[in-house]
Amino acid sequence: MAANIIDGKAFAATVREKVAGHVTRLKEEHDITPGLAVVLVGEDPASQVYVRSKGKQTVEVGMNSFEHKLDAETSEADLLALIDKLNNDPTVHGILVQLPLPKHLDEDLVINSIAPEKDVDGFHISNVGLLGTGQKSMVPCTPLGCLMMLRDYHGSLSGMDAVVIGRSNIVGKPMAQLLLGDSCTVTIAHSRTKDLPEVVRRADIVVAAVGRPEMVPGDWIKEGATVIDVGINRIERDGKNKLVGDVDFASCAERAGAITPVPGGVGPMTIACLLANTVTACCRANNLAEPEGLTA
Ligand SMILES: Nc1nc(=O)c2c([nH]1)NC[C@@H]1CN(c3ccc(C(=O)N[C@@H](CCC(=O)O)C(=O)O)cc3)C=[N+]21
Repeated sequence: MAANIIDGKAFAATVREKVAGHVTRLKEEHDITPGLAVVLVGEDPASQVYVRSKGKQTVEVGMNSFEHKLDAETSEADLLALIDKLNNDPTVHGILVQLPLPKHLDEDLVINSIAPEKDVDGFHISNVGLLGTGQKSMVPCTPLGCLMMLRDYHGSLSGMDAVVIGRSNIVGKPMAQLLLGDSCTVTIAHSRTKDLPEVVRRADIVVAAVGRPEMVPGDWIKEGATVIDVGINRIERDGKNKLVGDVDFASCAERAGAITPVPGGVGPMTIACLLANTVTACCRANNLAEPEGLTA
């Protein structure tokens, strides 16, 4: 079987179009422009690329983009003071602090100092707890993007066997919560899982989020399963820089029913969902109806 390719890049463009429609409506009917603040500490080149692309797309959908670049030695107190300012700025509806932070900064403390209703990454403990109990929350962008693609492809996910490989707070755990919320039977596998190949072979849905280049080979994939590849790994092959996922695309595509590519799969959806979350946060902040189809 040759798998259907789930085109995340094209899907992300449709999400951005919806976001742009809501932004226009908010401006015309309520004189409100949603605003997203992105905070980058230090000069990690990969992070700079993402921040630039987030800022560009934010402006393209008609929202305000506020970029705060702090140098790598910024003190925790200065960073917390900036977050406090953004928390209290009514023109800022979403705040994203780019991770990872330099080692001298306490990531948990910093994230938990963001006002939960502005936490468009969905990493604040309040949002984690709300998601885990099925209450309205801000949902982490990467898992939300994966869920949107899965729902679009399958319609209902009810009763499907889903295996999430990876137990990170930013992808694996919230992804499992969302799949459980859609009535999948969910397994979270990780580096200590016994007989990972057999566990993965049971899955109708495989979400790979481990950060190890091409670690899932095609013979782990059940015939016809849907494979969502969250990995974005830069490797060198044949003297060239290449972007590959956590699954071996060629062999997995031979067995899967559908698969997301890297690049052009989950990555663009992550940024589109960040914009979607910002519009959602803006509507909630102003007691307006939530945008449909942009939330979990
Ligand atoms: N607080 C926080 N929230 C994040 O969401 C966050 C973060 N920190 N730190 C860094 C990671 C990384 N990340 C990406 C988003 C999109 C692409 C993306 O669109 N990738 C393109 C390829 C881009 C390329 O060529 O490098 C694709 O997959 O097609 C990649 C990576 C969000 N992150």
